Amino acid sequence: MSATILDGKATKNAIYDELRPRVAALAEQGRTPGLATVLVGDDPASHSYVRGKHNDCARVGIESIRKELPADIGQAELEGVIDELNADPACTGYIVQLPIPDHLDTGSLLQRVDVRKDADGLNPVSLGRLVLGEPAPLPCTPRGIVELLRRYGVELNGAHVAVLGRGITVGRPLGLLLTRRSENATVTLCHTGTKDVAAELSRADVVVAAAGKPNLVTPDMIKPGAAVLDVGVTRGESGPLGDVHPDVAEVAGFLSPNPGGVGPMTRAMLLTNVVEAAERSVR
Ligand SMILES: Nc1nc2c(c(=O)[nH]1)N[C@@H](CN(C=O)c1ccc(C(=O)N[C@@H](CCC(=O)O)C(=O)O)cc1)CN2
Repeated sequence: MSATILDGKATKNAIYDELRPRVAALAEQGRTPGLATVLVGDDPASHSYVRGKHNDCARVGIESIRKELPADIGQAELEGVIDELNADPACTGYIVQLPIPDHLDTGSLLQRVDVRKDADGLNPVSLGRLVLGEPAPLPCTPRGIVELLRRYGVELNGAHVAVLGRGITVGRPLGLLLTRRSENATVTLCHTGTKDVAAELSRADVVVAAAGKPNLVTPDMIKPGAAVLDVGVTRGESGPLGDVHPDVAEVAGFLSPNPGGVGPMTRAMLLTNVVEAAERSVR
């Protein structure tokens, strides 16, 4: 068997074709959406992700605002930047690019983001709404995973999904999304305390690997025909490596590669969240 590729890049392009007229309609009413990013420090991967987000904004007609700040910025000064964006009418949605340096308090910064401008769905109020099943912006990577599977017709209703990793940007909110009535999946969230990860993966119809451990998922762990999404990335001397061994493509029915799978979908869902927030906003 050779897996069908879940092509995140092509899907992102299709989503941008759908967003462009919606942005143009908002612009005609003088309500052009504006995405801001807050980037702290010099991490090359974070810089590359943020660059990609702004390039994408230009492609669909969303205005962009960049805040690039030194790694040694203090908490109070950074909170000042957040307050500025909360008050800026040109910024209709924004994100704090994660991770930020250890001396800063991520939780209190995310809490400070005006929930109406929370483009990442990571403000505790947005996450609480997700838990309660109320409308809210959804975290971009989990939303991108669900959207990618939906567009390729991968069945989630009644499926057993194994998620590797319980981080706040992927694993934990993904479990919440997949167990909504609209998705109706049964989720096993695996983490460092999971006794037999291979056993959990081998009975899953869908595997999402977001552990950040190169080649952790091997073909022997995968049920033939399962959908496998490679989300984790580790940057070594030989370049970036995903969590999924390349030979998994011989066993899986569907494979979301890394790069080219969930990463572009994360960007597409960020812009979707920004457009939706602008559409909801009252002039
Ligand atoms: N505030 C947030 N921070 C982070 C998030 C997030 O959703 N919100 N997720 C990740 C990083 N991320 C988005 O910010 C992200 C990761 C990867 C990609 C992407 O397009 N990757 C490409 C490869 C590009 C490259 O290697 O440079 C791919 O997979 O094809 C986009 C966004 C952590 N931080």
